[in-house]
Amino acid sequence: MKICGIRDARTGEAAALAGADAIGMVFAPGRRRVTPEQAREICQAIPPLVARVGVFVDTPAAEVRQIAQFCGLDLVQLHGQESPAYCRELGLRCIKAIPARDRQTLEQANLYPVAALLVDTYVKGVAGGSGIAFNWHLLENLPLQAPLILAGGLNPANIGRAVALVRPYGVDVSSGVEVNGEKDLQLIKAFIKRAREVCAYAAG
Ligand SMILES: O=C(O)c1ccccc1N[C@@H]1O[C@H](COP(=O)(O)O)[C@@H](O)[C@H]1O
Repeated sequence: MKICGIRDARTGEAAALAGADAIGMVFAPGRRRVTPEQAREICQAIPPLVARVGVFVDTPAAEVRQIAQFCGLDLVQLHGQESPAYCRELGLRCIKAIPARDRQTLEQANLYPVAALLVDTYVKGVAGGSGIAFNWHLLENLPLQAPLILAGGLNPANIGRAVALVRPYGVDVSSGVEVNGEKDLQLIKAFIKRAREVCAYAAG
């Protein structure tokens, strides 16, 4: 599971030690944005087996590559109108975010040559981090060719139902582990604990 929108090294390290598989840092404009220097500090504080993920929205490829190298990112998560060709030519491991707008949008996700597809809530004019969940039934019987990461309005209270219904490869959370706009370690721990419980149950 991935905890996104980390803005300082201490919180990144604490989330990783609490059991997060991946830590996300947002480079797109907005209240969670970090500078490359801040992200590099976070990346250096995270234990070696935890993935460092940079979140971008329609950023020129050369800039993404430069930031990824400077910070030591393992993956980039793309939340804009990036095309399959952009992902192919980037030369980095990509997670492409797909808005859960309708079935046709979701089916076209298979055109992307990526490490994983992340399905997030569609909110007009908002690239991500909305804190709003979508109707998970939209994903029923969806033949995706890359591992599915479920995102959008997840929190400790709904993660159990979400995982039980969708059975994703992974889950991603930002707003749902915040209090007053700041990451809250107790909520992060509660989210990870609940997600692990339901995954263990689902695995039989
Ligand atoms: O978190 C952000 O501020 C953000 C900004 C721009 C693009 C993506 C962003 N975050 C990603 O959005 C989803 C859903 O987040 P939430 O849990 O609903 O708040 C998640 O994948 C974040 O990584």
